[in-house]
Amino acid sequence: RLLSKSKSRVPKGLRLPPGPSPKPIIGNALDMPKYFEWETYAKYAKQYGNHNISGKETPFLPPPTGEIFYLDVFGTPLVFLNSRRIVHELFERRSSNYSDRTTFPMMVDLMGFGWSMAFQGYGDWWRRHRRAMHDKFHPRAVEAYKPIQIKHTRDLLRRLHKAPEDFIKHIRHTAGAIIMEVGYGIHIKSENDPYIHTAEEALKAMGEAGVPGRFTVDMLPWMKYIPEWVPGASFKKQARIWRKYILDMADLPFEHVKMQMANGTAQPSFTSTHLERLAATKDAPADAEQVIKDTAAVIFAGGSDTTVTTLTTFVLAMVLFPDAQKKVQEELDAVLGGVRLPEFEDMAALPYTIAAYKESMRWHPLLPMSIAHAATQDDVIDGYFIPKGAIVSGNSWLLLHEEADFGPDTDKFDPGRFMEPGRRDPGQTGAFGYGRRVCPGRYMAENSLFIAVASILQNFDITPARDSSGKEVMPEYEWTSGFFSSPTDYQCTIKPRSKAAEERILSIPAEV
Ligand code: HEM
Repeated sequence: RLLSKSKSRVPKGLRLPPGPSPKPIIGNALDMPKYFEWETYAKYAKQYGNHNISGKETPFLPPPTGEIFYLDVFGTPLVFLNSRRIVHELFERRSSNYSDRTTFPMMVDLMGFGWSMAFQGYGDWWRRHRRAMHDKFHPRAVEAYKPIQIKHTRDLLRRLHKAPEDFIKHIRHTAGAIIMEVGYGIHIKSENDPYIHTAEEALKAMGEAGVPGRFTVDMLPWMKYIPEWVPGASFKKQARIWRKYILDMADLPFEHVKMQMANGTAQPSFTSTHLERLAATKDAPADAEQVIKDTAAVIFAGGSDTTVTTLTTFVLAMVLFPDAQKKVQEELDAVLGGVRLPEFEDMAALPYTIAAYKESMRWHPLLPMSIAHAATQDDVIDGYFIPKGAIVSGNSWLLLHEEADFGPDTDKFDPGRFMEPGRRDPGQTGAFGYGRRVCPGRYMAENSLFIAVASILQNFDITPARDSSGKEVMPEYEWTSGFFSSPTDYQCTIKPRSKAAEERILSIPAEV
């Protein structure tokens, strides 16, 4: 057990610190919060820094600092890292030991998400997927996707103009259309596209099954062997229903590309270029095609909801913090002269616009506890023993709200903080995760965010919705809890900023 109890698990040769019995923070499943867990864990870290939640004695160990503590959940240690120093030490410097994942009996074994590298253990199979991804998503490779991002973002402006009340749906459509074209060369026109529908059903299932504690089988993996007809095994039926979407999400678009390649109509894409290279490779492993198929699917799984959530968080921030909106618009007007739409080449001249999308990632990170890593081997940090198999989470939300790194009032949305010297980049402080597992889609993601923020704010004002008497009403929303955290659906007004803006939007060609 971590930090406590079993003397025998303390590695040989470890010198236990002398002195009276210090008390590291230890709790159990009862101390696991159900909602907004990142905030509760941040409070544990700060308030209980020198206390023991459960009152258990733990001899041998130095006093805790709040930087690291753990909860014992049915015998599995959940370790929480609460400072940049310790996150860096474990996830970056000792990354070879902290790049594994826990098992996901419900999502992987029963629902079929084994194709997602995000859930694969640290090893050769994961490494092959990661390499296939890196090959097409490193900083230079993602340059090739910029025209696709521009085209669909302009289409987003047209959609926002036509039906602004459906802005969340439009943002979702745009993210899906970009990813499908990058991943498969498939052009999505309709909002009822069957590939997108299948993928969204699969991701909805992931969202539900990913909520910690939602399915007991995740804590008691032997339950996966219970037959579906046994009373109490309704999770098996649910998994079977979801499984079809999850397997189809990977299979159907991939088969479509292969068919197009066979008849010579395939557009260049992640899938087609990898398959072409594979066809020209002698002695490729028999499962090489599987790696390409899996990775193409994970591009959608990892890249759609993430971008959508960051943008809906951004739109919400624009309603709540109108001064920030005005400042981005002033910068855009000064650089673009109100004449042309933004391009990626404008990035260097738009630091405040960049700061605005980075602030969305910082203000409310969509994965506030990132995705948990797991320890491959026993380890010791600051005198604390971390056993093999421990599940280790960095509290990204906490790291992204540290005033030492981001300046005062970190609960406030203020892109201006990044105009001060010495501020950290949220993308390198937990918003994209950590170490060898850091988000491989981050370069493309930042490009999508930049062009969306610049294009939307150049052309639209985002303000509170109005009630029937014309009075402004502030959005009613909550942050969701669980794996992902996003604002619940809310309303706002999105209107062209001027006649000129409207003309710019109407001049965008209808065909994408
Ligand atoms: C704003 C957008 C995005 C955010 C905030 C984000 C954030 C993250 C985070 C926090 C992780 C977990 C890293 C860890 O375990 O330490 C992750 C993993 C991942 N992301 Fe992203 N992501 C975004 C966009 C994308 C995009 C566009 C793609 C694909 C093109 C993508 C693909 C992935 C994949 C495949 C993983 C799993 C990596 C692994 O387990 O090795 N993400 N992302």
